[in-house]
Amino acid sequence: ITLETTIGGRHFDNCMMNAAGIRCQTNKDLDALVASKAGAYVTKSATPHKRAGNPAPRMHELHLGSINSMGLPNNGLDYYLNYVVEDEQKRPDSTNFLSVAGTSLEDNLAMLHQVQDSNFNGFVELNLSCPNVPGKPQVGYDFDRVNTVLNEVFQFFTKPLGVKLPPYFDLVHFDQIAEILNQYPLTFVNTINSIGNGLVVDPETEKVVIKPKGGFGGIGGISVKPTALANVRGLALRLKPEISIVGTGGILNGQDAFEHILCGASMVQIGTQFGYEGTRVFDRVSQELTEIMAHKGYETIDDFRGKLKTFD
Ligand SMILES: O=C(O)c1[nH]c(=O)[nH]c(=O)c1I
Repeated sequence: ITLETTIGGRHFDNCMMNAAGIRCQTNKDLDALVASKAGAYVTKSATPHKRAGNPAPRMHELHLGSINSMGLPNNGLDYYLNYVVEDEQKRPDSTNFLSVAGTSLEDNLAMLHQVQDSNFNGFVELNLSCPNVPGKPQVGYDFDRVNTVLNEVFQFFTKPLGVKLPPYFDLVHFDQIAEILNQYPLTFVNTINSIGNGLVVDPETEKVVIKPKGGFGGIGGISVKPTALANVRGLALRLKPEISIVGTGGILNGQDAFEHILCGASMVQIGTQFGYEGTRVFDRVSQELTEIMAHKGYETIDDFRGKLKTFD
């Protein structure tokens, strides 16, 4: 039994990795991911220059998930680009993901020009769904904007690129975003980012639990799995086969990973639970998924990927 997978012609020994933002902000974080059982890593979403992010407390752990309004804290594009280029020199056959999240079209284009002109040979994950930059709407909820951004990007960008999308909650929105995405040579689509602008309160203190934006923040973890599965399935059914699906959201164990793959994911990303458990989450979830596959008689994830049954 193997958990290997292929995206955009690149082979990965394991179909699971971290989600951007969680334990991937420093060289030390990334080295731990390299040493782990994860099939790849993605770096914290980068802006052109280092950013401090929102005031703390800006992340809160719940037993049913997490809420965060980090505000895009990161060490700047150069830091992550240097890391991935150096890592590729050490491990030439590895493919990893560099996440970029400019707070403007100009910033995104400038960063992608820099990546295009660099020696980076991995995947770029263009984050169109950060919900926590005060005053900045999520690009992913403005379909015309998504079209404009991708049209500008693909005028010059020739390396493998995917987009990180927010969750959609209306089948017409699945139709609309898929119609746009299918017009571009995307390598993958990563769905979902956190469910934006949720609110968690503490009934004891009668107070919100994070400081930024009056307590509003992105929700992750177990409570987002049904939304994540719907977006994986909704897009898998609508996107052209050349675009692979990366499934993110609510993955705590092997069963959750199995469900994401059954809905159409070729790679799964673990965020909240990776934050709680550290890199041994990849050993545990790999073991659990392997046991499920053995029980069902599956040898590879292709044996069941996207084969969710319906009643009709
Ligand atoms: O607040 C963040 O840094 C953040 N938080 C999220 O939940 N998703 C994102 O894409 C980002 I860039």
